[in-house]
Amino acid sequence: MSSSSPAFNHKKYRRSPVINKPNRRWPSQVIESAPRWCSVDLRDGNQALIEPMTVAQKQRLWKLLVKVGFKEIEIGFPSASQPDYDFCRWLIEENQIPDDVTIQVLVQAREALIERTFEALKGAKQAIVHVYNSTSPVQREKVFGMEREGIIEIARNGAQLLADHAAKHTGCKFSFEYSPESFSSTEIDFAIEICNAVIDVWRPTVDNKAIFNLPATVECATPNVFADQVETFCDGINNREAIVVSVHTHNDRGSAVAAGELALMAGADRVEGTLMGNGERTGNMDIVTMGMNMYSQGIDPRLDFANAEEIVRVVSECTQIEVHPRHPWVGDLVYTAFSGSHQDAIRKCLSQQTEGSHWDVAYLPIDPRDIGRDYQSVIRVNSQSGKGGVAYILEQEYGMAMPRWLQIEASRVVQAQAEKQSTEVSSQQIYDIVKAAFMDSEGGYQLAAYSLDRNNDSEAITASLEGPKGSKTIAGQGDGALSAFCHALQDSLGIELEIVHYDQHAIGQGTDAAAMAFVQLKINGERYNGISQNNDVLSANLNAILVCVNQAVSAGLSLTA
Ligand SMILES: CC(=O)SCCNC(=O)CCNC(=O)[C@H](O)C(C)(C)COP(=O)(O)OP(=O)(O)OC[C@H]1O[C@@H](n2cnc3c(N)ncnc32)[C@H](O)[C@@H]1OP(=O)(O)O
Ligand SMILES: CC(C)C(=O)C(=O)O
Ligand SMILES: [Mg+2]
Repeated sequence: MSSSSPAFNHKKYRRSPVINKPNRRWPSQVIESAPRWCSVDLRDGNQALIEPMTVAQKQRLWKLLVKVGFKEIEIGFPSASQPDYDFCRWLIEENQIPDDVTIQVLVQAREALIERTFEALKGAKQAIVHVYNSTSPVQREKVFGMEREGIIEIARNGAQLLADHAAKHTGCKFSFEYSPESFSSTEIDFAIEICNAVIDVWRPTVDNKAIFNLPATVECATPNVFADQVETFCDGINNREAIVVSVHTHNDRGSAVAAGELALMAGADRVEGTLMGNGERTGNMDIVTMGMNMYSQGIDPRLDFANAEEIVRVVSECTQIEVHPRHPWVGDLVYTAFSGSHQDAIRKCLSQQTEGSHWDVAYLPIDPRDIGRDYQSVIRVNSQSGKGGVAYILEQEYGMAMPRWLQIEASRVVQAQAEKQSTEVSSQQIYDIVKAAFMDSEGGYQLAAYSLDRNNDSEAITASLEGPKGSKTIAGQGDGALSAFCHALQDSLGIELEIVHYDQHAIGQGTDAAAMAFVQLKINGERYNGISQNNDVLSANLNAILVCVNQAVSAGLSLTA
């Protein structure tokens, strides 16, 4: 159905051209290893900020990029602004560039800018100088007002200027990079033609390669179209073995990572992007996402994202852009399940996951601990949650391993509270709710002391209780201590009482060990649940029975005494 709003009119747009490529090979390729990464956080990321980074912020982000393990880092556009120039000088003069890291700088194909760029690089040991000009029809016709030949001339001229300046600045090992900006919107034959013209100027060799960077400056098609373009480029470019094919995707349609991945399958060697995808408009390709995608498939990304919290903090403080809580791999909520069936599956899988085996946990594509997360935040409870979530939290945080029959009851009371408050229920709240429902006995009968006497095949118990009307001694016999206690209660209080379920487990070890007991009783036909913790196992069980009796009294049961 068409929109009724005249402004919202899809007929204003047309489909981006596609390449007719029936013999495409990339769909059957598999990514086997990490590409050469280049971070453009300090350049493309920076040029997209409301307030571009100060030198101090760039210094902080630079240190993070080096720590994460980037070996190629585009540090800015030194001819464009004084902070970018000063930052470049700081890196070189303060000896901040590790020997295995190469800085990269961007410049337009304009003489004055190129001259200033080489000035900024004085004293560097190695550097990539990246020159670009735009090549798409709209750029040629409307921005530059030139035919194809004129645009090629800008590229050739820029390439020549780089070669000339590099020859004058001895002492630095320069590499060159050329980007036909707006590549993905450029006719593929023209993109190849202009890059071949640049190759003719630089004459790269296998030992001295040049980088040809193919940008989806504005993402305008599905990622398979970009992959077709990259594969066609790789097949058509001259001297392929002497060039590094790099890709630089943007996220206008939300597919920058997918386009980058398909481009690798299509033959690209190198990927430019930013941490968490900061960059123009909807951002550059997110290297954290692509790297973690590889990691989760058992491929070494050759970048270290173990300290995700630090990466998120430094990037968001330097860019002044928050990271979305659902950001792939590193968002605050991406390892958290609120919904019941997810919690149930995660809890079951985690309990079967053994050290050293391949990760195999439903709903958790990686082990959150790999990137510095803990299991505590994996399961959180609100009104969408189920028994698995409540059980997980009580077990993880309070050592209370509830039997299945009680999980259902506990979940019911927690869910009721979650619905009432319409917010998340914290771990402490869950414990308090469960305690109030199944552990508290205030105002009711309390166990003061007991003694047992075993003769032949039966057990006799004498117990003194503190009750609302003072102390009381009860006595009874049974097959075991619990049934003896139940008989004693039945006789002295005049009620029908039957144990439906009981379980217990130890908490802690050695002399500090305590017992946790869980009991379900049927009292005069109604079921009640009690939990109790005590250093003495039998006391824990007897108290849990008394919790049930006290609940029945609170619910209106009348006793004979
Ligand atoms: C897709 C990308 O991310 S590309 C990188 C974009 N990044 C930036 O632009 C950030 C830094 N840039 C800047 O600060 C400024 O653009 C500067 C300082 C570099 C240059 O500023 P100005 O000289 O004022 O020029 P401006 O950027 O407006 O350039 C426009 C002129 O350069 C030409 N031009 C633009 N890009 C290029 C290029 N890559 N190569 C050659 N000429 C170019 C335009 O055709 C235009 O020419 P005209 O003046 O004859 O019409
Ligand atoms: C300068 C180029 C590589 C760029 O950032 C783009 O086209 O997006
Ligand atoms: Mg870009």
